[in-house]
Amino acid sequence: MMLQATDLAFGYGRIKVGQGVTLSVDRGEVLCLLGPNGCGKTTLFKTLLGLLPRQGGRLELNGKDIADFSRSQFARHVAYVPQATGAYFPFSVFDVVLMGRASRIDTFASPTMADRAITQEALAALGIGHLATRPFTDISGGEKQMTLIARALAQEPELIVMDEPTASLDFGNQARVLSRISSFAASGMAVVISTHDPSHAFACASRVALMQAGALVAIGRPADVLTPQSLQALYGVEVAVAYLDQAGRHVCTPTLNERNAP
Ligand SMILES: Nc1ncnc2c1ncn2[C@@H]1O[C@H](COP(=O)(O)OP(=O)(O)OP(=O)(O)O)[C@@H](O)[C@H]1O
Repeated sequence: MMLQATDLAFGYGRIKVGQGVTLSVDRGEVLCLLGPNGCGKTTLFKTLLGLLPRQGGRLELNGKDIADFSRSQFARHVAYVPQATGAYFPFSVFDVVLMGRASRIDTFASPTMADRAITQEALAALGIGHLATRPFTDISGGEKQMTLIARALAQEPELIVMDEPTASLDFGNQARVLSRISSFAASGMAVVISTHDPSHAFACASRVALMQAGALVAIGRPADVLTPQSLQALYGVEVAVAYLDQAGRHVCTPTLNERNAP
C-alpha cells in the first residue's frame, strides 16, 4: 500500500475530532471521502499529510512511518490541494504553479528549463495557460482552485490529496477536474479526495469512505457503499440513487420530499 493509516486518532491539541480510522490507498486508485460538514474530513487530511500531529495509531507511506520523512522528502511523494481560501501573496499564477517544483530544486538553485516546461504542461493540463501572468490574488475562486491543482500536478507526486477539489468550480470545470482526477489515477498516481457530492464519487472513485462524527462508518466500492439508505443515514435527507444510461454511471440526488423539510 502506498498510504496506510491504521486506527488513526486525530484532532487539535487536546481536542479529539476522530478516532479508529483505518484506510489505505494504492497507486492507480481514487479514494473518495464523504461526510457532513464538520465531521472531520479536513482534519483527517491534514493528519494524513503530517501537517497535524496524530493523536494515536499508525500512519505509513510506502511502508515507512510518515514521521520519519523530512518535509521536502515527503513533498517529493505527496501533494496537497487545500481548499482555495486564506491569504496569498501576489505571485503570478505561473510562479504559484512553479512552487510545486520546490521540493525538487536544490536549496539556492534556480528552477531549470525542465521545471518551467513541467509548470507550463501543468497549466495546460488544467486549461489555465491563459492565466499564467495574472496575479494569483486577482483571479476568481474557481481559477485559484485550478491553479492549486496545477501546482500539485507540477510536483509530480505519487499521491495527491485534494480537499473538496470541485467546491468552487462551475459545472464545466467540475467535470474537467473529475476527468483529470481519473486520468491522474490512470497514470499510476494514488488520489484521495473529499467531496460533498456523492455523484462525484461514482464519477471518479475506485473506493469511497463515509465519515460520521470522526469515524468511518463504511468503506468500499461506490456501488456497494452509496445506497439511498447509507446516504440518508449520513446526511439526514432522503436520497435517490439511479443509474443514468446516457452517462454510463450512477447519480445521486436528494428527493426533496416534504418529510425532508427541516
Ligand atoms: N483549528 C481548530 N481547532 C479546534 N477545532 C477545530 C479546528 N479546525 C476545525 N475544528 C473542528 O474540528 C471539527 C472537524 O472539522 P473539519 O474541518 O475537519 O471538518 P470537515 O468534515 O472538513 O468539514 P466541512 O465539510 O465543513 O469542510 C469541527 O468540529 C471543527 O469545528
